[in-house]
Amino acid sequence: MGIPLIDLTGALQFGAARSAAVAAELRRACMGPGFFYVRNHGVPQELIARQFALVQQFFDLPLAGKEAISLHKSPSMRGYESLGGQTLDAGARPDLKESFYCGLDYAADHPYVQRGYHSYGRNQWPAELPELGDQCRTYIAAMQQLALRLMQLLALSLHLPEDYFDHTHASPMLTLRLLRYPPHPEGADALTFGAGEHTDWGAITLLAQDRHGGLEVKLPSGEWAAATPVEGALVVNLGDMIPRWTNGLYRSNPHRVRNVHSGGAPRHSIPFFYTPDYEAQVVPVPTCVPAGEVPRYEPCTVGEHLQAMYRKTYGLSDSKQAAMA
Ligand SMILES: O=C(O)CCC(=O)C(=O)O
Ligand SMILES: [Fe+2]
Repeated sequence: MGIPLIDLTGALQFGAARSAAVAAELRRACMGPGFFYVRNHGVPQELIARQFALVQQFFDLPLAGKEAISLHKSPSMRGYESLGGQTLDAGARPDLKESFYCGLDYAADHPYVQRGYHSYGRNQWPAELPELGDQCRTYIAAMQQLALRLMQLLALSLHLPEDYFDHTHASPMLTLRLLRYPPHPEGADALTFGAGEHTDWGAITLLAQDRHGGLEVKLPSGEWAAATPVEGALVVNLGDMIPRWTNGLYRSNPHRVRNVHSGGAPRHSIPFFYTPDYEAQVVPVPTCVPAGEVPRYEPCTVGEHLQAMYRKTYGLSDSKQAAMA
């Protein structure tokens, strides 16, 4: 099985006619690779194209302009991370990518900011590219809508009410990441990656990638499959919260990036990480725990799960700078 392509036509609205059929396709994809493409997903192509144009302009800014809004100046994981700033696979070399993080703006008096929850706070925007803020806000709103709809279809696919997860969206942690990968160095060793092997930690990732490709997905068989770009489609993958919710039925599969197909050009990609409300409970859903069996995972909150991941992969407390995979 490769990476399936799911057409969301007729399934984008609550209660829509094709939802059950799409949910059945989702179930197969989530029990298999945990990765799939979606098309006719409702996010306008022009919005995605405009986002890519600004991503390019952002990374083309002089380094000093980007460093002025460094991630390290942000208490809430927002801003620029330079080349080699993250090592997603601890057994490999630092990742060959530059990135920029932004998300929902949470005001200083929001309870989650006051409680110091990781990544809740305000964005930093580059002075040289004033239109980036508005564009990212519009893009995030469109991706948020799609992520919420996919959570509803996921609920259906688990034979749960369509609105089962809706209450976990109250103050979500939405992270948009802009990425530029330089060309893979010639003669690089086997420990060199644009992004080392990792799983994502949230619930759902919606990835827009340029035409070059380079994303590789580890299939349940252990083989690596190229997530070749599909015109008009987004790549969707499940984060580690979903196996917790589904008692291990649905996968969050490892993936990595090597920019080896671009003919020497940089590669750009835009992952949107949907993570529910920090205080929401992640409890294995009833339809995934056979009667009389003990769930594989202890109930936890979204925040507790994230803190455990930060500790496991960085040896850091969640209040320190740690990158969101
Ligand atoms: O750039 C890509 O295609 C994937 C990036 C990724 O996996 C991540 O940022 O978590
Ligand atoms: Fe990822």
